[in-house]
Amino acid sequence: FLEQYEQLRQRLASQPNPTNLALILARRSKTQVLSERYGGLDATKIMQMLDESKKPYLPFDAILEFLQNAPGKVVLVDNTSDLDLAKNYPAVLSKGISVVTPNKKAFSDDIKLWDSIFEAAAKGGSHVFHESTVGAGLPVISTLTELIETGDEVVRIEGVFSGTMSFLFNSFMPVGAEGGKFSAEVKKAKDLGYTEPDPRDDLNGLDVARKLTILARIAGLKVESPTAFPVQSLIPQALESCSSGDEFMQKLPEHDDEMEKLKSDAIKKRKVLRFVGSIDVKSNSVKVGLEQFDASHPIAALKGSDNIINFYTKRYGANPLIVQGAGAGGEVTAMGVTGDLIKVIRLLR
Ligand SMILES: NC(=O)C1=CN([C@@H]2O[C@H](COP(=O)(O)OP(=O)(O)OC[C@H]3O[C@@H](n4cnc5c(N)ncnc54)[C@H](OP(=O)(O)O)[C@@H]3O)[C@@H](O)[C@H]2O)C=CC1
Ligand SMILES: N[C@@H](CC=O)C(=O)O
Ligand code: NA
Repeated sequence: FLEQYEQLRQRLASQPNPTNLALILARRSKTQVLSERYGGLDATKIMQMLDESKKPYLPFDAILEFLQNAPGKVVLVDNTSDLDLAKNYPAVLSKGISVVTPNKKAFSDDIKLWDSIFEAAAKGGSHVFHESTVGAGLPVISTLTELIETGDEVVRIEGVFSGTMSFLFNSFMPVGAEGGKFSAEVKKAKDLGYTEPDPRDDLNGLDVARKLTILARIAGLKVESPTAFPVQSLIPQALESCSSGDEFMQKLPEHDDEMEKLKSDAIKKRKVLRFVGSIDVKSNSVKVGLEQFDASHPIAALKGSDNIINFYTKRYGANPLIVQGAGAGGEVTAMGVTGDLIKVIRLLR
């Protein structure tokens, strides 16, 4: 994101009618750097500055005050998956500070948080964009919003919503090839930056459940929380009590035979396994889990970390509007965040 931010800053500064972006705060989980007198920090040196920072870590209230006192229009970019930070969005937005984020927690937790976020934005005259919360940089949220705002009726949304799950099953059970061990593929997905900070959040189905909660809410369904509908977990029962993601990753290879069993059951029926989700607007039902597909099905043919999202609507009829492509990874996620930042800047200009 920092790379894309710096390119954007330079591009906006060199336009005939320039906009000046200044990075005034950068924060990790234990260190932060604040720009003295709001002059702007050098984005290319931020990671080093954060590593070297010895200043005390400020509580969020102090950060909010710092942002509120900034001379220009302020945007908070939250690139964490921290629910506690997300719970501060209503306070941030009500102060007129806009929010751009790939953090699913805010929009998929208790529906009261969702309501208070959008009420606060309306009250504060601020903006909130979260394209990367579903399908990373793929235009999923913007497409759904536009379908609805132009008067289409969404009937059903279905597909593969997780880059991690897509990668895992495309490589554990590829069409016409052997495939690797499940635990080894989980490790690869983590190393490639596809998983959540804790890969259990992907394997327990909750990451997909969060994405479907967000889409269902945009489509007008009152989904109370991401655990309010059936979600299949792939966490082996014996590992449910692991105290950390590291312990879980260490012990996962001991349970490869459980996934091998599901694989051989599907092979016997000449099918492949894929982890999918669906929202049926009419019947108000959402579900997430493993399903078996024929090798010729478009979902079986996905590659790498690709997501596929099929929007069935009244306007598009029997042939859905389809969004497909890489649904995880640092660069494509940052693209969604930077794209949202550009949208906010246009609205604030
Ligand atoms: N990776 C992907 O493909 C995609 C990710 N996303 C979302 O993007 C977000 C980030 O994911 P990803 O980059 O992979 O995760 P990482 O674990 O790589 O990065 C998370 C960062 O958040 C920082 N952090 C955690 N808590 C706080 C806090 N309270 N205040 C400030 N910083 C904090 C961590 O700092 P430190 O290192 O110091 O602990 C870390 O640098 C998540 O919400 C994820 O769901 C969305 C779409 C795709
Ligand atoms: N862990 C997620 C990241 C993007 O939302 C995924 O694998 O899809
Ligand atoms: Na997206």
